[in-house]
This record gives sequence, C-alpha cells and structure tokens, in this order.
Amino acid sequence: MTPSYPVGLIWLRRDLRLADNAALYHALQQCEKLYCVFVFDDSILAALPRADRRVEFICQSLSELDAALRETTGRPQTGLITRRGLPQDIIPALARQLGAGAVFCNDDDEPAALARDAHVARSLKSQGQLLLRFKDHRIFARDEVLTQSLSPFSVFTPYKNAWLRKITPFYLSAYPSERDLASKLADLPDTERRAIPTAADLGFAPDTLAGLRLPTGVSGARQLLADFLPRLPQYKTARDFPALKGPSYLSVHLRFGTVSIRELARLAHEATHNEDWSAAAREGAATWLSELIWRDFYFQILAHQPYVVERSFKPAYDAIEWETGAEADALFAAWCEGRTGYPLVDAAMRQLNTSGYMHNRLRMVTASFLVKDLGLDWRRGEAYFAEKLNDFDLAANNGGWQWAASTGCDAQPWFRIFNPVTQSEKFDPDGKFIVRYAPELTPLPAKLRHAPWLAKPLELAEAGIALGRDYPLPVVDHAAAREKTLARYGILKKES
Ligand SMILES: Cc1cc2nc3c(=O)[nH]c(=O)nc-3n(C[C@H](O)[C@H](O)[C@H](O)COP(=O)(O)OP(=O)(O)OC[C@H]3O[C@@H](n4cnc5c(N)ncnc54)[C@H](O)[C@@H]3O)c2cc1C
Repeated sequence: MTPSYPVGLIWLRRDLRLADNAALYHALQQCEKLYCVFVFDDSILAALPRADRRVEFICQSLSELDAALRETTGRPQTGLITRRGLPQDIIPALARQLGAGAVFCNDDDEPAALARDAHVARSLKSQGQLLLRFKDHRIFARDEVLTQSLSPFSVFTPYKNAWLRKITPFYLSAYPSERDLASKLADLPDTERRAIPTAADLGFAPDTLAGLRLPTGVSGARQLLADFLPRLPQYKTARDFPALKGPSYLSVHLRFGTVSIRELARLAHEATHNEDWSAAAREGAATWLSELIWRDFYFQILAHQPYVVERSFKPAYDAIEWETGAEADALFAAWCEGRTGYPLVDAAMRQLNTSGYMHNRLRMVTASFLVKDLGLDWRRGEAYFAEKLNDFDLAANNGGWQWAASTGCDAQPWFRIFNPVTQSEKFDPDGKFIVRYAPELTPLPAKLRHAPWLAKPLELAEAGIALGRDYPLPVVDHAAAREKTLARYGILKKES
C-alpha cells in the first residue's frame, strides 16, 4: 500500500505496547514517518488520590515502551513523546507542530473517552487533519455481535454463544505492528527529548508498587502469562478459591494494553480444542475464555447503554431506597477499611486497600455485602472500587456492581443474597486467605475463623482474642439484614 501521509502521529492510550497494536499497524501502513505520543491527561490525574498505583504502573510501562522504541530503531534520538495537560488541547497542537496528516489511535467506548475523541477529531478537522480510530482492546466491537433482530444482547449466555459462533482466526490474529517500525519511527525534535516522567514528577507518591508482586509493562505481562499458562488447565477448579493461585492476575495488563486481548483469547480458544489435553483441562481453558468474553460483553453493554454509568440497567431498580445518614456512613467506612467483623469481607477489603487487587469471588462477596447486608447504594461501592482497583475498568466494574446489586443485565436475582459466612466456609475452608489479611485471627482454629462471634468464650480466650478489642464484632446481623433487604427489594416483585 502506498502511504497516504508523509507524517503521522500515533496517540497511545490504553494500548501501551508495540506488538499486535491495531492503530500502530495501520499508522505504519499509511505513513512514511511516524511519531508516537502519550498524554498524561490532567482531567484524569486531578481526580486521583496522590498515592495511586496506576500512575506508577503507567509510568513504568511507558518507560519500558520508550526504551523498546529506541532498541527497535537502534537510534537514541527516537522514542516516545510524553506531554501533560488536556489531550483536547495537546493532540491537535502537537499534530500541527509535527506536520502530521493524521492521528492514529485505538478506540474507546467509555462516554468520557468518546467525548474527548470527538473534541480532538473536530479540532484536527478544522486544521485539515484526521483522527483515525481502530478496534484494539476487545475482540468484537459494539455492533459486531448482535441478536437476530440486530439489537444488543443483554443476557450473557446467548451473547457468549453468538460470540463463539462468530469467532474465526481473522478476529484472533495478531497485527504485525512492529514490522516497519525501525525504518518509519521519526527522530524526536530536540524539544521532545525528555525522560519519561516518574510518578513523583507528576506530583504522586513514589514507590506505590514497592513490595507488591505486580510486574509492569509488556515484560510484566509476559511474566504473568508464562506463570499462568501451565495453570490454565486447572483454572476452572482453582479460580474460586482466593487462597490459591488460581486466576491469571492479568487484568491490569488488559486494562492498560500491555498485553493483547487477541493473544489471550487465541491461546484460550486454541486450548479449548487441544486434543492433547484432557476434557477437564480443555474445560479450564473454556472457562477462562468465557471470562474474557464477559469482558467483551460488558464493553458492549456500556457502549449501547451508557446511562448505566449513573443509573440501574433495569430502570425499575432506581426506585430502591438505600440507607443514608450518619449510621450508613459509619457502615460504609467499616466496609472500606475492612472492619465489618465478617472476616472474609474484611480480608478482601484489606487485600484491595494494600495491593489494588481483589479476587473475583471476593469482589462478588464484598459487593453483595455492601448492598444486601449494609443496605448501601451500589454506586458508593462502585466508586470505592474505581478509586482502589489497579485494573479499574468502567465497563467491567459497573457490570460487576450492577450484577451483585441485581440492578444490572443478567444479574444475580434480587432475592439471592450471599451469606458471607457460608461463602467463607465454602471458598476459604481453612481460613488461609482470611489470616493473610486479618492475621489477628490466626490463633483461632480454622473452622472458627469464618464467624469468630460464634466461638465459645473459652475458645476466644484460648486464642487470646477479645472481640471488639482485637477484631471487630459484626456490624450487622446477616439474618436480620437479609430480611430488611428482601423488604427493600420487595417493591420490585411486580418486575420479576
Ligand atoms: C463488583 C465487581 C467489580 C469488578 N471490577 C472490575 C474492574 O474494574 N476491572 C476488571 O478488569 N474486572 C473487574 N471485575 C471482574 C473480575 O473480578 C476481574 O476481571 C478479575 O478478578 C481480574 O483478575 P484476573 O486478571 O486474575 O482474572 P482472570 O480470572 O484471570 O480472568 C481473565 C480476564 O478476564 C476478564 N474478566 C474476568 N472476569 C470478568 C468479569 N466478571 N467481567 C469482566 N471481565 C472479566 C478480566 O479482564 C480478567 O483479567 C469486577 C467484578 C466484580 C464482581
């Protein structure tokens, strides 16, 4: 193909890798010379707490990408341009300064991203330049998997079946996006030759990832993937037990694009047909593929029903009255800080607070506890997760919360209420996960770690634990809370 643009600019956002990158591939096809930029968006940074692991994750990943660009070209004067400010101002100005005919990026269906991109596209157009967007971070875009009547799916299983019917090697193959990079990457103008900023340079606390087993950048994703693949056959059986190393821990890499979803889905899909594997091992792969399809499912829900950002997917559920006031605020604080007196909930919240990760089973348990034991609005929990999760992704987080609150598409029925104690007994039978994050309960025998308030006084005394002093008493009684919740949701009886 003859390049259409003498100069182009690729704008990286949630796709921090050079391999199998759709926009990069198209930019290299269509441009004779290419620059590469990442913008630290002030409208996002301003809203973050000053200690934010994600900022450090991005900085470290960009630093690796910048070095990879120079290594690819073998020219020290090449690399990544970084800017800080509003992309709406920066991208058009930079495109003009560099003389880029087009700006290439991978698309993003989050409402704020759509508004930002529309703004940038208008400004570029007024300068005679184009914004070209490509599908990259999901397998199927919003309208690629639809029902027979061409409307969006709102139930997962039929969506998944349609997804599996549609999938072909075409959708899973990698873009050879590194092929012409060495020859086409432009030397940086002198003004742009700067080191990639650190979190501290951006006004954030340094070393927020220190002590965490969270490898960053493309190399970090490769490390986690290599560790996970031998465990893939056991995924179905191990994934629900937080004390085990069951899942992949790749979510933050999918969030920032340091791994390609095509590569992961291809590996999973191929493994489901691997005749050298046992049926159980193939099921492990099929279950993991299913999780990757949930990701696509929630992306298309957000794209088609952006109102879910503020409201219930099922509008009738907006009539539910949540607890408010000082007591509700105190319960919310206890939930956030991991001191509800329910050990599995507390351990999970402490895992989130100290690492930025929470196991999927525990996301379901803690979300259900907030909504159906404490009677609090799911949006309060959603916002807390959004602040704390390294892998925070609007579509998946909103989908997960609305699932737990029963307000979402294909959600948990409203009258199904997780019992935090039986969940604990089932999924952390020895209380090993609990004591990892609530070590004060270690002296208790395993069977008492799920509900310490049920231990006999002598058992507590032998463990040297005084409830209310060493570990909180439960902030609510589950049985009573359950009745209250059934009454709260009872207004919906007509709907279900
Ligand atoms: C209340 C709640 C909030 C959540 N918030 C987020 C979020 O902000 N960001 C996020 O990526 N996931 C979210 N999830 C989904 C899920 O918990 C995480 O994706 C998963 O725990 C990440 O760990 P992993 O990479 O080890 O997962 P694995 O089990 O290895 O799964 C592989 C990948 O599949 C995707 N995935 C798995 N489960 C889901 C799911 N239910 N919905 C959508 N995608 C899924 C993720 O990209 C994940 O990395 C949420 C779930 C709930 C119940």
